[in-house]
Amino acid sequence: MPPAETSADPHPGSQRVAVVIPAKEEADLVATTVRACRAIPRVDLVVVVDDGSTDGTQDHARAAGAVTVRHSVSRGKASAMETGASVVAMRDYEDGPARLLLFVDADLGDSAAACAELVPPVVDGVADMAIAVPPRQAGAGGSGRVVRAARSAITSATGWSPVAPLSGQRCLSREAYEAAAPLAEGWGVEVGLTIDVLVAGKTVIEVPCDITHRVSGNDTAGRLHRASQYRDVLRAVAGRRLRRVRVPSRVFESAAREQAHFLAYRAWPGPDTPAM
Ligand SMILES: O=c1ccn([C@@H]2O[C@H](COP(=O)(O)OP(=O)(O)O[C@H]3O[C@H](CO)[C@@H](O)[C@H](O)[C@H]3O)[C@@H](O)[C@H]2O)c(=O)[nH]1
Ligand SMILES: O=C(O)[C@H](O)COP(=O)(O)O
Repeated sequence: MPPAETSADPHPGSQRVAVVIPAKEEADLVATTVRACRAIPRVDLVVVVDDGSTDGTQDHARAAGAVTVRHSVSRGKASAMETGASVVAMRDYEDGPARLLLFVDADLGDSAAACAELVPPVVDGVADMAIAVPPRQAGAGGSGRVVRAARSAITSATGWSPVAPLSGQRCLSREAYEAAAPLAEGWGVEVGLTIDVLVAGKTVIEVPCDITHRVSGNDTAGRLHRASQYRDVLRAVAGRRLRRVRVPSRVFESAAREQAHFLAYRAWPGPDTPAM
């Protein structure tokens, strides 16, 4: 584990951002991704969590200037995100605001620079969590089944109908992150995060970002990958249904009616607000 940061904030009052990159077998792209993230305004810390890779991902990330930690065996994307968020908390300044968390996948390469667009909405208080909507990716082999299942689960629990419900590139405040911790497991993490943050009364927004990432095709590996995504999304949703983690539909009715793509969405003021 890297040593804790000194507690004195050298630039008091400025909101800083930590990038967290979960990475499994990403030796080819992780260094480029790290360099692109380091150039994002307000970023002063990039943490790569090597999730049990065997290809030297951690070494490439460290050589590119990231703080790195490693799971000795893979624990899945959500667990890598949690590890990264803990490392950031240990390095936040005692006398300053907690850093915003910017989660970025390791396979974005240079295009990770476009995730800079996710920071201003959170810094300016427009949203507690900003989510990237990528352009259509060439070669993607899915039929939209996982995306539709994820979207409809979010809509049913919160009224919101996101364009890119599985998108992993997200900037959020520490408070919004805590509202969703512990995160839903594996590939259910994005759906769980979106539902939990909205149920906590927070605001989300989608932002178009010109990013590219490796897509899974229509071969066996791609189909198996999508089957795992589907399974994890259903698990995240089932867990929340069991615990009744949702916004009552009569309460989100008007927010849902007035929503529009790329505008901020808040389902309700939160469960502790009187008269809810
Ligand atoms: O066990 C794992 C598997 C993946 N990763 C990392 O997680 C990120 C996303 O994985 P990837 O294989 O690129 O997934 P995609 O199929 O491209 O995932 C899409 O859908 C996922 C949800 O199902 C989101 O998390 C992604 O952001 C979104 O790009 C990458 O940095 C991986 O290295 C891990 O850390 N551990
Ligand atoms: O990562 C993704 O976006 C999914 O693999 C998409 O799968 P789908 O096309 O079946 O929704």
